[in-house]
Amino acid sequence: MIEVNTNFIQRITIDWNKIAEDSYTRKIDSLKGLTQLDFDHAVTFFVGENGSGKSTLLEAIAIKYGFNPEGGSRNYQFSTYDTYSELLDGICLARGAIHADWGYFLRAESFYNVATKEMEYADLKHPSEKYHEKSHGESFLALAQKQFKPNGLYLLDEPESALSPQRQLTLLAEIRDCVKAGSQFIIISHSPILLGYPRAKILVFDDGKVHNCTYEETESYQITEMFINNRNQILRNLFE
Ligand SMILES: Nc1ncnc2c1ncn2[C@@H]1O[C@H](COP(=O)(O)OP(=O)(O)OP(=O)(O)O)[C@@H](O)[C@H]1O
Repeated sequence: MIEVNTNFIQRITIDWNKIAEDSYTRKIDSLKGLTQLDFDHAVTFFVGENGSGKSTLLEAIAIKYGFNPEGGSRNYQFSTYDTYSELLDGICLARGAIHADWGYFLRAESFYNVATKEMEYADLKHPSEKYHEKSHGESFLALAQKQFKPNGLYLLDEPESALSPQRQLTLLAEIRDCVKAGSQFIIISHSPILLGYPRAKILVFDDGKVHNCTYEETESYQITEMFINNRNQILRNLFE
């Protein structure tokens, strides 16, 4: 059976001729040969070593789609740091026929600023969730539970960073409910729990290219499994 792609973002293309010769993005091994990526699953993960270019690409996709560079919904427009994505000049999004009803760009690194803005944007009709009065993990999950809605586009950069393993499982269930209601997710993650989402596409930004892999082939899975099964030996080798 051929499944119809109902994603809001179905493909990205990058025209490197439009990107400055001295752009740092040209030095990122995984990205410099990248001209096209297809988003044909409801959930796509970006995985790979630190500094391999995942956030650079996700940020460019987010800004091109109309999100604020530091995160939030498309209604958030603020800047605490002059961020400019150098990929933006060359990136093109192929959108689906149906537009997303809602969306959210969640970045672990600038969540504090978004939580501050959320208080400023609050009014009588939209009271603040007061994320600053919750713990980091509580506020992250509360935000997901409030912002994940049907037919939405969600771009998440390391959502696991504040979450306990138990709450990561809860997040998996939230993602599942939202996907069943027509939403699309693109998620950067190092979490062997989140990466276990069934039937997700996993794109690895290692070995000088962006390529597919299975859950069991991810480093997050392999290193976690190896560590749990051989903890004493690994620690001995590490410390000696
Ligand atoms: N504004 C910038 N100017 C120059 N270099 C940058 C800039 N932003 C990122 N880089 C570099 O680009 C490379 C990719 O960074 P990026 O943040 O995309 O990596 P990542 O895969 O998301 O890493 P992590 O898993 O640590 O979050 C890194 O080497 C980084 O130092």
